[in-house]
Amino acid sequence: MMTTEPHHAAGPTTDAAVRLDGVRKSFGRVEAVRGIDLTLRPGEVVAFLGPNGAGKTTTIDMILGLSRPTSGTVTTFGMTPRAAIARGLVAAVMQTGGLLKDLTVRETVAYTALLFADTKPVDEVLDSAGITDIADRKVGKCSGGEQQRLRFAMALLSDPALLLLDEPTTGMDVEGRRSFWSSIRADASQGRTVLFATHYLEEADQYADRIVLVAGGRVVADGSGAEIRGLASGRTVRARLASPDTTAHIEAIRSLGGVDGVDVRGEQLYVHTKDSDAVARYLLTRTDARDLEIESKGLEEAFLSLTGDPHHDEQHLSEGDRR
Ligand SMILES: Nc1ncnc2c1ncn2[C@@H]1O[C@H](COP(=O)(O)OP(=O)(O)OP(=O)(O)O)[C@@H](O)[C@H]1O
Repeated sequence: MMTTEPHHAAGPTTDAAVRLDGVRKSFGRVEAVRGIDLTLRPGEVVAFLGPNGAGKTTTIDMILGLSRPTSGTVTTFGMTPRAAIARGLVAAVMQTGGLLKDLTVRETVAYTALLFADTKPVDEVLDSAGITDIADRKVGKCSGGEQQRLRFAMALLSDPALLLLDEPTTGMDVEGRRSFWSSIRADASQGRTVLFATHYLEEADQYADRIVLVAGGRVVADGSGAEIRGLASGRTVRARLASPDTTAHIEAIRSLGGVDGVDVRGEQLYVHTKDSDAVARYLLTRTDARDLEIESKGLEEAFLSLTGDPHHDEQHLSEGDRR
């Protein structure tokens, strides 16, 4: 006799838009997902941020019911992913596929609308996706970013309660991204839950309420952008130090509690520390240090230290990340 599924019980689990319990997924010997527990509340916009191969797409596929976990359970709105999809509660914008080149943008959306019993008006979703002005263009003539917006328009047809996006803004320019996200945020304020996979730190920080950082098939951090940044503990204290006895001071600074490292470049001194107050106090009271600055580590450092990803290179960072 099987036990009753807990999600039918009253209580907070009933409210989850998405719930993953101990989810694992292996492909042969490859363990793509190694035990993810995650609950998304309705109306949350959550970034699934991680390096290549972290398990983001594999997890999204399971939430969409396209594949099943090797072990663990996935539910959406308390039901199986397939049941939720069948009710039109869930839609997705994936990176590839699904578009016919010879149809126009409007025809593509109109034909997709025929698949659903009840849809939003075609013109309304074209407008929400910002593609009204290219509605009569052939899909084959649309840029990558425009095709992404078209996929977005198609996903909006069923007015889904949960929207899954796999790197949704790939190929979009800065303005395209901005209008895309303002549309997403407006819908989230009406209660739609959004989970998007991304490599873009800045995008996650700017547009998500919550960042779930994944690496090696596991969640390595979960919180707001500010909370994730805070996890890369420590600050850098920078100052100009030209005193004759620099070496003695550096030794003294090294021995202060919380100091992780000291770099000297010409007259510039960089102290990496968990206790910037102690370093600042020492420098200002015991040395003739000038131009003192204290910097917190950024999201990028947090990303690198938490994911331990030596291959996270520039090509995955948007312009704004290279501050
Ligand atoms: N069908 C499959 N067969 C074998 N291995 C797979 C399969 N799908 C995914 N993998 C492997 O599982 C791991 C996780 O892949 P996944 O696509 O989920 O990562 P991701 O975080 O989405 O990466 P990216 O950012 O590059 O899209 C990778 O090592 C990948 O090679």
